[in-house]
Amino acid sequence: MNHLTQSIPGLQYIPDFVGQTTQTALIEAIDALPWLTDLKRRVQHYGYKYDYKKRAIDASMKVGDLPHWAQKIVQQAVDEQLLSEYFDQMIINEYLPGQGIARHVDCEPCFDHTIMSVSLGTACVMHFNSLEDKNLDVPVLLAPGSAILLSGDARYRWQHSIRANKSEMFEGQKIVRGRRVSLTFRKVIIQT
Ligand SMILES: O=C(O)CCC(=O)C(=O)O
Ligand SMILES: [Fe+2]
Repeated sequence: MNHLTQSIPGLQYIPDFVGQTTQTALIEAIDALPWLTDLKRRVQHYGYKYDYKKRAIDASMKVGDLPHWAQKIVQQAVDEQLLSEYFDQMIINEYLPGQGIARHVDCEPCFDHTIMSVSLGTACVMHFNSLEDKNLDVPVLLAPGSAILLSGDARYRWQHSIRANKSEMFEGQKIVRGRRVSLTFRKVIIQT
């Protein structure tokens, strides 16, 4: 299944990108790996370490290949023609109820033109705000097992964020936050 979100060019939402059994296995594999605790939410970095303050990546930040299971997800996305190239960087984010991510555009000089994020665990709402008109707010429900792809305007001309809430409304329905783990895949642009 392949759903294009019409309101923002370059935003693509794919429900059921990974099935329930795979999601459970992925979360187990992820929890067996070390979490970094330098942000408010826990993260893991693979492929290249990313410096949130410097917003830059160079060759010295290479930290090995993506785990085998992550390479399989990239391969699936390439096979399903969602991606046209192999991604070499992944950041895992853990959001507990009340945790979120501030409005941002992913670093333009660090990462190539498409970003893919896979949601595991429980649902949350991602908000998109146009850089031209920040009052323009498009909420997108990210269901567990879904993937979202940002390219074009969705990547460069809209900010995205997740509110630091314990519950939120989406289309008149109350979404209660549980634990969400997301896998964000990117292709690194090496700065020299
Ligand atoms: O949790 C997500 O799905 C998105 C994470 C994100 O926007 C980022 O790491 O830049
Ligand atoms: Fe982002």
